[in-house]
Amino acid sequence: MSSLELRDVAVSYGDHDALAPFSDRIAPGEWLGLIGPNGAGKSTLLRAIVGLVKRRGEVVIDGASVDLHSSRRRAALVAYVPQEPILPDDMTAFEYVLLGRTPYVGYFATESKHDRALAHDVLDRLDLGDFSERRLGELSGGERQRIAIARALAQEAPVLLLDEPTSALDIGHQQQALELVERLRHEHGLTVVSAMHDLTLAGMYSDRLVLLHGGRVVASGSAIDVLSAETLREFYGVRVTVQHEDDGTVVVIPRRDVLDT
Ligand SMILES: Nc1ncnc2c1ncn2[C@@H]1O[C@H](COP(=O)(O)OP(=O)(O)OP(=O)(O)O)[C@@H](O)[C@H]1O
Repeated sequence: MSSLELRDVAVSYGDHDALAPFSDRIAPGEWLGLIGPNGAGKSTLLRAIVGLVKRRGEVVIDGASVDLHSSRRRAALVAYVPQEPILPDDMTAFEYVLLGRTPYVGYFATESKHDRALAHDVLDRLDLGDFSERRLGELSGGERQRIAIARALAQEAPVLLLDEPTSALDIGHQQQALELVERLRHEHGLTVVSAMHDLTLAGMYSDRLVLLHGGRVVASGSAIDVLSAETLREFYGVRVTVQHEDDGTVVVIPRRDVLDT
């Protein structure tokens, strides 16, 4: 189990400040949900954590700055599913998921029996067993997205970053993928940070939500605190009804404009 601490993490693209200094401590086994309208800075924050954009500030895992680790060690600590994964068309699903084991394979060595069994297990758990020998270029968008999630889970890193992991998935596969992450969180104490546009799902799975707007945190707390009709109107410019279910689920329902006739 690993904690993830972000100390004044900030990103500028040229002279555009995409992310103002952001600090948080995500406890071992916690799930933090990032929400916010398009361009709010959610992907930028995830990319800064994984080291894909130049950032200021510090990313600390289990008390040690990630900058002190080799890229191989970082890959063993942090797995990341990008919003639009670029997958090699000619590779099979199994070969691609097996790449998630790279941080554990010695130089000049090949994947072990355990690595291969783990890759098969993750594929099965995401309902992808029948796809393992299929080429990635021949899969649908949702199947490819599930393969990208499978690769990240096969990486068995204690910190998992998910950028819109379910945007291309049907409702059944959305639930299946998020439930699998949730199960691994309980079984292995996975620490999760996800960016999600579906506010109901984000609230349902996250322990805590952070709402970004223009690269700044404008609200944070539980789903009940953050997902209010007033807050969503202010920062998304949207009219919604928010329902509170008996089991604690906060359901966000968009409302249609009523046109004068
Ligand atoms: N490589 C880049 N170069 C320049 N500007 C960028 C780059 N990537 C993102 N931006 C800008 O940074 C801001 C934050 O973008 P980011 O992708 O982090 O938003 P987001 O909240 O993930 O949005 P979305 O919900 O649309 O995915 C936006 O204004 C975007 O135009």
